[in-house]
Amino acid sequence: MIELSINKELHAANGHFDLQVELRIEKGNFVSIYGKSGAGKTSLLKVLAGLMPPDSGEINVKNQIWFDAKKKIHLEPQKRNIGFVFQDYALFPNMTVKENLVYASRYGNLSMIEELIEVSDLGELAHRKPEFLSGGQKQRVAVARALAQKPEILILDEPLSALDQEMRQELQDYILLLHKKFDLTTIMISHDIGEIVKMSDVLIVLEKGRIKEMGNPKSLLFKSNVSGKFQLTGKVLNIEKQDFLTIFTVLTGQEIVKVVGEEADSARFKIGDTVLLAAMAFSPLMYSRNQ
Ligand SMILES: Nc1ncnc2c1ncn2[C@@H]1O[C@H](COP(=O)(O)OP(=O)(O)OP(=O)(O)O)[C@@H](O)[C@H]1O
Repeated sequence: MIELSINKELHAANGHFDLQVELRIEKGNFVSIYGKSGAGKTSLLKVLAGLMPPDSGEINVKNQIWFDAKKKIHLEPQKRNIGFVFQDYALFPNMTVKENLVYASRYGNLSMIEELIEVSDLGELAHRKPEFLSGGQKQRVAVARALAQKPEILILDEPLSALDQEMRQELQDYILLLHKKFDLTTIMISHDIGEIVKMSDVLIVLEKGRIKEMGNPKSLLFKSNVSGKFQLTGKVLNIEKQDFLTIFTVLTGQEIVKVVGEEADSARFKIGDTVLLAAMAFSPLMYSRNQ
């Protein structure tokens, strides 16, 4: 269990504001953090990881004090048992995949490295250097590397945002697999509502440094007004003009949907574009697959 109650003054371009957060995260939960750019999401992860000391407050993890401003306790990041993955991979370019993992484990835990290589399906890539990997493969290595020291907490700062939709889905499944297999408590920043609903047990909505909402992702996203809309990302596969309408065929995840637009919309999009489908209300019809 993570218990955090902190205050940290942040310096934004247009003035100062406080990151003022109080939260409890149960062991084993998958938590997503959602919020506008500059809301303080990365800062919150850095505070938990020990990379940004708060001005006041306390952080307790499994009844161990990680931070206590009054008692002047600040556990070093290396002692916090956290694995990190950031958006920009940050693999060591001069080392192979396996060497990256071994180095991260501080030359210990070699059986864990073998297990990670197997679970992550990195066997064939183990002796390649990062420059010979695709974006998705690099990010798989980055997640495996974060786990090389057997952390109990995994922190992911928008790990999938640079990937295309198909790779993104694959990596989501991979992260979920590792989350369960290694009994992790995972905290991930994401801007993708579909991803949040698919992956998380708990959603935290951060606004100007404060928790606006925290709870079940589906209830928060679909009953309240987090984004004001239901949103899906997809890729345009086909554009067809019919009378005064344009019919777009869009791939969203594994599904193909048809979207009706106006005649003029045909000029605004082209095949291959990544698009956001949004609706002010979400009330789908549901059918059994057997009917
Ligand atoms: N060490 C620091 N001390 C004070 N302020 C900081 C520090 N690091 C970042 N900030 C400021 O804190 C604010 C929040 O930044 P943060 O990166 O946490 O936001 P974010 O919600 O993760 O945004 P994004 O989605 O764009 O990554 C920014 O205005 C930033 O300039």
